[in-house]
Amino acid sequence: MAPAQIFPINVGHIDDVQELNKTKISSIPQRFIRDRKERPKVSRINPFCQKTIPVIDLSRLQKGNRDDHGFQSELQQLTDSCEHWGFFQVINHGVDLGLLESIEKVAMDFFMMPLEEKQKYPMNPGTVQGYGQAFVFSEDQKLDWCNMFALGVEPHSIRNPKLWPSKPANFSETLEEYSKEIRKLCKNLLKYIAVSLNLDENVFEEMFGVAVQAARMNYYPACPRPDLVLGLSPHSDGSALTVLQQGKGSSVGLHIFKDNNWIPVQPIPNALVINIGDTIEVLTNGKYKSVEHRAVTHKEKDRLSIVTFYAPSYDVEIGPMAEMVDENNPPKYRRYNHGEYSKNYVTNKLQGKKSLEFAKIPNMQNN
Ligand SMILES: O=C(O)CCC(=O)C(=O)O
Ligand SMILES: [Fe+2]
Repeated sequence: MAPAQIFPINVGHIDDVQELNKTKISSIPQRFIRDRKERPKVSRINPFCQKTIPVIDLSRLQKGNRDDHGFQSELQQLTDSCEHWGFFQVINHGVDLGLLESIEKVAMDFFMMPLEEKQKYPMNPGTVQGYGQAFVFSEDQKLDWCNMFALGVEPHSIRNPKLWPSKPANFSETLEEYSKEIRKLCKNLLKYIAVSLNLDENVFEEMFGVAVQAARMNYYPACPRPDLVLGLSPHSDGSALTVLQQGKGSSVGLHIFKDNNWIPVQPIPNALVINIGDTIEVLTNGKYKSVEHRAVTHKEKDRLSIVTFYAPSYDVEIGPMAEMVDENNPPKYRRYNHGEYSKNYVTNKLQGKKSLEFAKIPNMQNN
């Protein structure tokens, strides 16, 4: 996410979803009701559907010799996940489980504070940091059934210190420690992703400079009509990689769009969900694609997700890597500065994979 920006825009009144729920509304306010084609046909998703995103055991990539069968088969699984799914769950990821619990606790404690307390950290219209609804730019835009709290984490210069809350206790320390661990995980994953592409393992680390990292906590209260609303509008992430932690005992909320279907992601306890962002799609010239995803709500259960976006430094120039381009694979994306990409991303509403149009070379086959 790029630094906060304020434009003179009118987003109208945005209801706080938790507060709406407290009033035991009998009908969903119009602004949350999606057009028919956008509604999540919850009942049409077969819960016994066998398709589910792949699982990667990171310890199998880290242990032993790279020629070992264990390493090679896990690497193949990683390659398939990136090429065909754009999403996977990672287990044995090395992030301390106590820390996963702590971040979940402080995030939940934050959302459970009184509204006046949370409003001390407002997300101003057109900006993406603070508490509120991001990506709302007009009065007639549909709203998500979600409250968000988003913060720039790394490098320190992208932090807005006014938005780092003094309450709940330990929030800032925990986010700081968590972000360091997630940073290590992203570096590690990018190393193996590079290996899976037959590239030097340090290629991304060296290219990204001081990587930008932002955290977004999404709280989806239960919704009396999950069939009419979306928790989060369909989008791809602008990052290189995204790491998503789902609250313990979370109901299914995340859906990914694959083969023209919305596929639910079944939470695995203590696993982290990883997805390829637009930046890796561009760098790999479309070999590893970012995948459209959304969140849906549940009639009785609330849900929390803690999301970390990991991206190159804003001053880095991005474009398809030379190794990913040849006469049979001409560049599908132009070169641009990542800061410009990020600015474009955060100043537009979430709309499927539209964000990538910024980078696409017109008339190239992108699929
Ligand atoms: O809450 C989720 O499962 C999805 C969150 C997400 O996609 C995002 O914050 O970018
Ligand atoms: Fe996302």
